[in-house]
Amino acid sequence: MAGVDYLADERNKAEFDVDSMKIVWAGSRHTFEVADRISKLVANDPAFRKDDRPMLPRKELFKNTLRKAAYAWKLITELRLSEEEASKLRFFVDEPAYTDLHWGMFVPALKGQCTDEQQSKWLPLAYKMQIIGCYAQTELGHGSNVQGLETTATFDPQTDEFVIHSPTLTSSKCYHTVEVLCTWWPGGLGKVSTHAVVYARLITDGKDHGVHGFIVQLRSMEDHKPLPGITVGDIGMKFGNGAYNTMDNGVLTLDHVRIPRDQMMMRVSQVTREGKYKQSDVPRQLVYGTMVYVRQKIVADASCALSKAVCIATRYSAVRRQFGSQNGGPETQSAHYRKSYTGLIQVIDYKTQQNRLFPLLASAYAFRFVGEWLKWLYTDVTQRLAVNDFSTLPEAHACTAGLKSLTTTATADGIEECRKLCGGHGYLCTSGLPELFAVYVPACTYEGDNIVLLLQVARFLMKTVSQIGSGKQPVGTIAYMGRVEHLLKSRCSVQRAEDWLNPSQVLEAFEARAARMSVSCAQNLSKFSNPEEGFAELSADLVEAAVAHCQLIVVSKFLDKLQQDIPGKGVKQLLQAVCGIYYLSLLHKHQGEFLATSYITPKQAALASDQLRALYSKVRPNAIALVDSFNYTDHFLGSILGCYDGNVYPKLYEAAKKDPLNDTVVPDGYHEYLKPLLKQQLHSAKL
Ligand SMILES: CCC/C=C/C(=O)SCCNC(=O)CCNC(=O)[C@H](O)C(C)(C)COP(=O)([O-])OP(=O)([O-])OC[C@H]1O[C@@H](n2cnc3c(N)ncnc32)[C@H](O)[C@@H]1OP(=O)([O-])[O-]
Ligand SMILES: Cc1cc2nc3c(=O)[nH]c(=O)nc-3n(C[C@H](O)[C@H](O)[C@H](O)COP(=O)(O)OP(=O)(O)OC[C@H]3O[C@@H](n4cnc5c(N)ncnc54)[C@H](O)[C@@H]3O)c2cc1C
Repeated sequence: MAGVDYLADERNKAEFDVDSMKIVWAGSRHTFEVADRISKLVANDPAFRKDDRPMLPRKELFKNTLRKAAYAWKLITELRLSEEEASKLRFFVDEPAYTDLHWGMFVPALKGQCTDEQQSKWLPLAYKMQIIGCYAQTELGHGSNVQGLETTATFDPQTDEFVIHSPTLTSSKCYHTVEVLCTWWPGGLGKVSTHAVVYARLITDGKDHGVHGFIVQLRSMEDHKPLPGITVGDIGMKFGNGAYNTMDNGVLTLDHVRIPRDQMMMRVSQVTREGKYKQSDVPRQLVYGTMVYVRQKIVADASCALSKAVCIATRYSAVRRQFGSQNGGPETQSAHYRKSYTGLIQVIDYKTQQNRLFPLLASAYAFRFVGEWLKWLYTDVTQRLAVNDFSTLPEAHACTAGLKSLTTTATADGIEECRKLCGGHGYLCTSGLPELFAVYVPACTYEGDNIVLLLQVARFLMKTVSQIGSGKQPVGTIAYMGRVEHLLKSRCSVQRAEDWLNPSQVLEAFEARAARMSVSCAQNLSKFSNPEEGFAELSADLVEAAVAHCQLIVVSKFLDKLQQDIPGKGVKQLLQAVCGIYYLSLLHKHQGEFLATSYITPKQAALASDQLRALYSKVRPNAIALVDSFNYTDHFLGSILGCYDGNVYPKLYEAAKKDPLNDTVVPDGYHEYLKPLLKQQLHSAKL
């Protein structure tokens, strides 16, 4: 039975059509309908309960994850769900599991790195989950430095096999006192996967050909025991209760494990029966193709995680009241704060709360749209690669690397800010925010450490700047470098706060800042006789230039989105305000760079802040409707503070009563540890 909606007043204030915004957020009516149906299917099935996760011991937690994944697979097959529906179902189950790596990395690696013949053997098995796979690249000593991996795959022409071997200390260039430098971290490896895509240095005839991918069977299909030569297990508890501990990140050593030659993934290069190494016409970097695919997906996922946190913090900020006059008594704060019927101020009406919350709300929308665009870019590059057009690969690499870094850093920081925006209650597990943070924060590290990835963007930028004037015209996201002379000279023409709503003015401001920062780095680099030394010395500045370039991409894709036909009453107007908050809050935060590069004046920076405050006021009455547009079920949000009806306090109280610590009034341990202590105090007090 539906109860009272404590946020109904807020919902009535909305100035736009929420149903239309839901479709804009989802990307299309079709995607919305699938997501809506599947999220409700999951939410209404008690088998997918997740509120007990922080309380479960690791073994129970993990077994529960196995149960859920098996049950999800049963539903997928019994209901004959399409690939799209199945992936939505896994998404809404919302529990990190080995299936993420199987579907998210193992299958894409098979698709991207295997020949057609290899795919026809392995993909059907993977699709039916008759084998379960993971992506085993990172080693104990090497994660970021993929070229430094030490596992070897040596071809044995006698038997037509590769011998896969984890290096021992004696053959290692690492100085640590471990016996073997094993594979370390892959999700799904520890306890579940039957197979892995293992990355190892290919050796033929004594020659090292660098890192390549190999399909290695890890466990017996009969009893799940590791095959001879394989030692495998879980790497242990990770940050946060529940959280990412549902995943079996693993350790693996391979002691001269033999695999048939045709289990080298041979799309990019091949080894013949005679042991001859052959490189295809495609660039070697395609060995890294799975990482490009996953980074692209991570950008889309960032908007999901951030929007969840923002939905919780926004709803709670409208429910929560602090200060103001109680029982109609004298006011304790100035009159411009909106008063509720109780006379208390909703914390969402504090400008400081808006200044922290609304840029995050805007970022969630911005990341959604840039994620959509990145998906298009990835599809485009994949189609080009299929016909041997490799021209856009460097840009695709720079965009996926840079946007992965930018969006995951902002999202991880944003989730933590949302926790603080919820005051003390944000610290409770029932707020959903601690777990969300703990699950999300490794995204800043996996699929490439965020700084390492920004340095890749910086390399791309420096290469672009060095080619200016060579006749090679920069295209795509870097096209603005083609107008660098103009961008270095031009000055911002803003005179009134509203001028900051002009898209071409805004775009030029972000382009000028990015171009000036890149050119300045390039000029400083040219002072070094050794470019690599210069790059290392200036890497902090280079990272800042890369961030400026990536922010420009996000801003420009949001502005592009607003050029499209967006149906629904008031939807486009609201999105314009949200977009304005996104770029003006960035401009405010990075004011120093805009001023130091002399594109804007301090007066124009102040006008930007005026406009930003005006946009906060525009968005405020629409804030709840803007987060309702994400269409998240209470199950998916997993937060009492963010529940749809805003009935927060009774739910908090009920949840506290159910905590296992409250099973008994007198706690376990009282008789052993409290009673004797209290007795002793009593005794000494009497003395
Ligand atoms: C659910 C969570 C699951 C998590 C899973 C994981 O974490 S899995 C584990 C995830 N692990 C990680 O993410 C590890 C992160 N580390 C890496 O990805 C690499 O080691 C690296 C990119 C940092 C360096 O690469 P490098 O050692 O080869 O050295 P280099 O810098 O000299 O580059 C040489 C050239 O290659 C180019 N190029 C590079 N990458 C790509 C690409 N993907 N595409 C296309 N091109 C690429 C680059 O631009 C340069 O081009 P240029 O200038 O010659 O025209
Ligand atoms: C939850 C989780 C899941 C994972 N899942 C998988 C998986 O499924 N499969 C897999 O193969 N791997 C996986 N990984 C491993 C992950 O990909 C690596 O941890 C990641 O690539 C970072 O590498 P690293 O650990 O070597 O960090 P390091 O490179 O050791 O980073 C340490 C510090 O050094 C800095 N640094 C490193 N190099 C440079 C440089 N050149 N310039 C400036 N600073 C630098 C970094 O910024 C960082 O601050 C996972 C990791 C985590 C945390």
